[in-house]
Amino acid sequence: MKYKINEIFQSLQGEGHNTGKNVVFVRLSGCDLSCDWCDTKYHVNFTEMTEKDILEKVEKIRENKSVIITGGEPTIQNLLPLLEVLKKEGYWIGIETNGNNLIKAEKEYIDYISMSPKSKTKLKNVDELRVVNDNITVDELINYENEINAKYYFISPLDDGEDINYKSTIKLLGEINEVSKKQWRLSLQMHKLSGIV
Ligand SMILES: Nc1nc2[nH]cc(C(=O)O)c2c(=O)[nH]1
Ligand code: SF4
Ligand SMILES: [Mg+2]
Repeated sequence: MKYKINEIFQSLQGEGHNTGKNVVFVRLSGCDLSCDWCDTKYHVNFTEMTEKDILEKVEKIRENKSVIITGGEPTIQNLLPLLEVLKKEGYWIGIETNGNNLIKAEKEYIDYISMSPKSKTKLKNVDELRVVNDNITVDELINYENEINAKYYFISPLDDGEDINYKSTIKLLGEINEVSKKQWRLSLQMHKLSGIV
């Protein structure tokens, strides 16, 4: 299988429940959405790599056996061959997705699903729901929590390239936790704040 790969790098997970986890990020190119504020515009650039090429590169730079597959939107490519080779080598596998596509046979290989929805999603069962505060309302958050089953619920400020809406985000967090049955938490992009990749 040939994958469109934007970059592969070792770092610490910057966001969500696994913040600080030492992983290799495999960033796949391309997305089925085009959000105005997308911070991965460069996902249009890619080199073609097979699952074996990817494993080889990951093996060279890894500090442990954990990877996070991100994008772009990774689920628009057929992930099964890549997941199979990584799992065969004993990797913990996380994925970052917008939830537009179902994760079916892939689920057997994936240890952690983090979903950042941009609208209604097909995916309904995830480990972590991470909603970016693109002027969203308490009602929209309630809709998400009613529709999506997750272990952890996060809100993230929106970084539009110029500003990061911290203040309206913590206000929203306070408001949702007044009415929600879930415990919503704040997720910051700690890789940007701490100056790592
Ligand atoms: N350190 C670090 N953590 C991340 N978590 C999600 C990322 C992404 O771009 O998907 C990302 C990223 O680009 N860097
Ligand atoms: S879903 Fe994510 S990768 Fe795709 S355009 Fe939106 S922000 Fe960018
Ligand atoms: Mg990023």
